[in-house]
Amino acid sequence: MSFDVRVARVVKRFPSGAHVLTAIDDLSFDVPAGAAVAITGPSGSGKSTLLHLIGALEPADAGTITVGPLELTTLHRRQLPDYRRRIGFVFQRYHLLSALTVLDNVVAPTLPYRNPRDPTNRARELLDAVGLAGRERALPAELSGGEQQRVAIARALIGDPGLLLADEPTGNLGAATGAQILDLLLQLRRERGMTILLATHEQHIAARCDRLIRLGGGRVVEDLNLTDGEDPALTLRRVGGLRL
Ligand SMILES: Nc1ncnc2c1ncn2[C@@H]1O[C@H](COP(=O)(O)OP(=O)(O)OP(=O)(O)O)[C@@H](O)[C@H]1O
Repeated sequence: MSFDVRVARVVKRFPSGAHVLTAIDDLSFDVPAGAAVAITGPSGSGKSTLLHLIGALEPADAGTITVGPLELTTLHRRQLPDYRRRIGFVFQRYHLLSALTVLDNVVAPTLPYRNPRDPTNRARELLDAVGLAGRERALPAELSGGEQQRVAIARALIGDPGLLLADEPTGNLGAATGAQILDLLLQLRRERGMTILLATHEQHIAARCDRLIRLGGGRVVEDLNLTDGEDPALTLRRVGGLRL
């Protein structure tokens, strides 16, 4: 199952010395279920903040965010962990637990909850799906950056999320490995039907998505559909002409 995402007139401010900084400024957009959307924009334009708000890691100051059937502002604080379990997160720095094996890292998000089924088999299936069958007992430090990000992706999928939020998931990887990671995410999206929102600085990554939303100063400054059936090289040129 995949979630649609509706962001309506959202504002997020942070205290900044004696001032207040508006990181997200009356932002609105809709994403249909199953889309893969690149969120781009210069440093400080609000990409990470937007993903944090949609992931309910922080509250918005105004506006509404609706993910699938849930409007986040109406959720009680006690309901937020349950919501976050239904969302997958992938970060630039993987954030794997270094003392745990690959398999245990993938299982870890399920540990606070009582599981009717043993999550280990599911974790093995996911490691197979991300191309890491046979590496279950390795420690993160024994893996390459791309392999560690594959573990992080398997971990993000253990709760069967309807939405995957990825913050610069290829930012620590070389271009070829980054492209492989994005292809993997898009393949998993096709197989599982989840929605993907992905913050990136990289044109070649953004160009592989269905749509590009460029932020500037916490607002949408460009919203491009990239799925009109054109040649991928042409899409890259089109996106490459933009300042991300
Ligand atoms: N917790 C915070 N406290 C104060 N200011 C913050 C906080 N988080 C973000 N900001 C500010 O909000 C603005 C948007 O930050 P954000 O991290 O969302 O940008 P970004 O587009 O993800 O940048 P980058 O590409 O560098 O990661 C920036 O000016 C940042 O300094």
